[in-house]
Amino acid sequence: MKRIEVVAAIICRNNKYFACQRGYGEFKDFWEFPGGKIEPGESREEALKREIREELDLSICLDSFLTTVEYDYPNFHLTMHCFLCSIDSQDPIIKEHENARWLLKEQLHSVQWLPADIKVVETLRGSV
Ligand SMILES: Nc1nc2c([nH]c(=O)n2[C@H]2C[C@H](O)[C@@H](COP(=O)(O)OP(=O)(O)OP(=O)(O)O)O2)c(=O)[nH]1
Repeated sequence: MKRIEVVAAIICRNNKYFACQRGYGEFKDFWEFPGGKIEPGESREEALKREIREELDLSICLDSFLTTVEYDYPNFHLTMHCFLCSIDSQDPIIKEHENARWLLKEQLHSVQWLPADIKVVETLRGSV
């Protein structure tokens, strides 16, 4: 099976987490953490900073590693490394998604996450 390796940013500010809604492709309308595929030669950190710059016109600070999710989609195996990230007072500008929201921990279940993200959301909800 095809494998893809992705990095995702769990951006937290004022106790809220930044969730994005995909605007195209096979997962259109599902919610995800911003990020994307690691390109050849990139470190995880470089890939994540690049993706967030491209998707949200934002500079992030990677604060800590949260978890790596392994998930089998019908057409590929996903490995997704998730990092807790912070930003300064800048606001994200949505360049590639159709919608985005800041969600409190207890609101994380209010959107329809991509299947691979359910475990990440559970991890977040269980964390202090
Ligand atoms: N960025 C991101 N991708 C996720 C999450 N959960 C999840 O299953 N994925 C999957 C969806 C995509 O198949 C893949 C991310 O790749 P990507 O963001 O480059 O998406 P894409 O294939 O639409 O991009 P592209 O090749 O068209 O540029 O990982 C998540 O929380 N964030």
